[in-house]
Amino acid sequence: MIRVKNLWHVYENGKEALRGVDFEMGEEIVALVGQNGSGKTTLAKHLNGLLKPTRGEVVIDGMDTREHTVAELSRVVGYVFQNPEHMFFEEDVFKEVAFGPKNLGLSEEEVEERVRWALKVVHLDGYERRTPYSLSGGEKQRLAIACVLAMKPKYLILDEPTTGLDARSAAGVVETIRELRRDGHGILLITHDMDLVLELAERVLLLHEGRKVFDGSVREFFSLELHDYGLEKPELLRISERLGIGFVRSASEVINALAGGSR
Ligand SMILES: Nc1ncnc2c1ncn2[C@@H]1O[C@H](COP(=O)(O)OP(=O)(O)OP(=O)(O)O)[C@@H](O)[C@H]1O
Repeated sequence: MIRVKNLWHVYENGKEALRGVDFEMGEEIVALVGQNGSGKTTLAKHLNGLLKPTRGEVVIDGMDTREHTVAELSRVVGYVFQNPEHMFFEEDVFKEVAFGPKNLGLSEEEVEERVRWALKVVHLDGYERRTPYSLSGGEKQRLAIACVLAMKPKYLILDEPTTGLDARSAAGVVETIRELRRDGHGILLITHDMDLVLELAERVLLLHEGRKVFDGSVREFFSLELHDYGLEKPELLRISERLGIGFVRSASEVINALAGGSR
């Protein structure tokens, strides 16, 4: 479990980016949402120890982040940053994914096994000898996930994993996230994309000015006055409300509801 208790984070300039946040998550997909500057990145950086609490505590599977290094915590919580191309520095995809496991001191066979496995999970097997820079946006995003996965972390933080991707690439990333969830990972999805929240999340955590203002189901979340938090309801929900069929999570549910209604 990830347990965050009364977490405060005050930056050196005095900015109170987090103000008493309580939050827990396990093996589930939690969307972390809120307008720009609400504290999402600050909270996420606490989960693998990149930041340490000013006040309160963060405990990851029993490890207090103040007592563990980023390297130790990264084995449990993997962080896939936004714009992953800035992360790549090796000459080919294989070496890029091998970098983390090698640093764990694993044998060559085990490193190779992890690289092959991670590339397969994100459907990049066959890309081993390509240079990371030659990949498309969606492939780069999946490569970034593979690099983190190869460390076999229990939890993954994904920062805007589908932003800037075309529909097909985004669908590939969404499918990868679903597979990871089925394999027992907990996933924290930082996003401004309300369609993605509707499609993929199991729970939503909403931050506003450094405070948690909502933590609950996707359905309840979308019944909030989202404009107050600089967010918008997905088009699909607006359409379904107009049609009087209530809460749906996909276009096919709309079709099913309409087909059922006309019988
Ligand atoms: N290193 C820093 N020093 C001072 N203030 C910071 C620092 N990093 C972030 N902040 C401030 O802390 C607040 C929260 O920032 P944070 O990046 O966590 O928000 P966010 O919700 O991730 O925003 P976005 O959606 O724009 O990525 C903002 O007001 C930001 O300006």
